[in-house]
Amino acid sequence: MAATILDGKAIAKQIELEITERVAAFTAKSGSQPGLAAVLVGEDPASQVYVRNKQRACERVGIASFMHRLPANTTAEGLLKLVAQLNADAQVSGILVQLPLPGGIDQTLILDAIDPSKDVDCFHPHNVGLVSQGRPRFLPCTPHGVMQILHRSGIAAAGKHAVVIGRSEIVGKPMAMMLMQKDSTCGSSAANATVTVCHSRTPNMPEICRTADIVIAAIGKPRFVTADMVKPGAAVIDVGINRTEDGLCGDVDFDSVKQVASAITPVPGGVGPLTIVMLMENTLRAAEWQAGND
Ligand SMILES: Nc1nc2c(c(=O)[nH]1)N[C@@H](CN(C=O)c1ccc(C(=O)N[C@@H](CCC(=O)O)C(=O)O)cc1)CN2
Repeated sequence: MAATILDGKAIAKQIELEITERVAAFTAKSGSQPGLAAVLVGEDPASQVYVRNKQRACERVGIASFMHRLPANTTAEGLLKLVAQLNADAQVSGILVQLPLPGGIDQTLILDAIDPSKDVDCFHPHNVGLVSQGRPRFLPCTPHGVMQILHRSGIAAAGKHAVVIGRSEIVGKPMAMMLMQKDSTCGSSAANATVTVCHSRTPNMPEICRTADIVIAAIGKPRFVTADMVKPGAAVIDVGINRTEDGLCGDVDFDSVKQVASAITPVPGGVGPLTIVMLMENTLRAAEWQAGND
């Protein structure tokens, strides 16, 4: 039986409509509009597309967006100065620094300088710690998007074995954390899983993957997960975005895996659109939180 293709674009659209209503209600009640500052350093073509898509999403949901483009030779000091200005700007509810930063800039130094109450990417150690303790202020955008895909597609994770492939700070680690949380933490039925994390030093990865009810692929290797690594009937979520000679593809060999999985996300049109809409949700949360704590 062929897999159900999980339509990330449609799920993102649905969430976006819900957020649009919440933003309108917040703006009417508080008299102020949530605002998102985006910082883009350098000319990376993919980053330019992602930031433009974030600005467009802001326009659609009613969030003000403030764009800061800096040349690739910007120094860490210059970037820290801008972050300090944005931290102090009352019109800015959330700050995102688009990654990757050009080589030579210490990413951690910059991300740690963002005021945790404006850290809508949920990269600051304070917010990462709150997620891991099960009392999040923000949820990290891509893992939250995956949780929403599972939840809204009726794929319950409770008691299931979820295998996360990849241990990045952006996806793998927070993904594992969220899947294992009590469901009340993430407001989603897609939690309470038993989680295994595999990575480049895991020796018997195919065997481990074959025991998974849910596979989350976030290892950054084109078509890495093949059909022989997937248990028949498992749900497969592909977080990878790889640009190859044949075009864009994920970390999952879609054509073979869709023959064995019960459900699968495509690339493009799977997790990617959710990353952007969850950023909108975090920006609204930041504005709400700041309004309540003035
Ligand atoms: N500050 C951040 N930097 C980066 C993040 C992040 O969450 N915060 N994640 C990625 C890039 N990213 C968002 O910034 C992102 C990647 C992909 C998509 C997306 O919609 N992809 C489309 C395909 C579009 C294409 O690449 O042609 C899809 O999958 O359908 C959205 C956001 C790294 N940096």
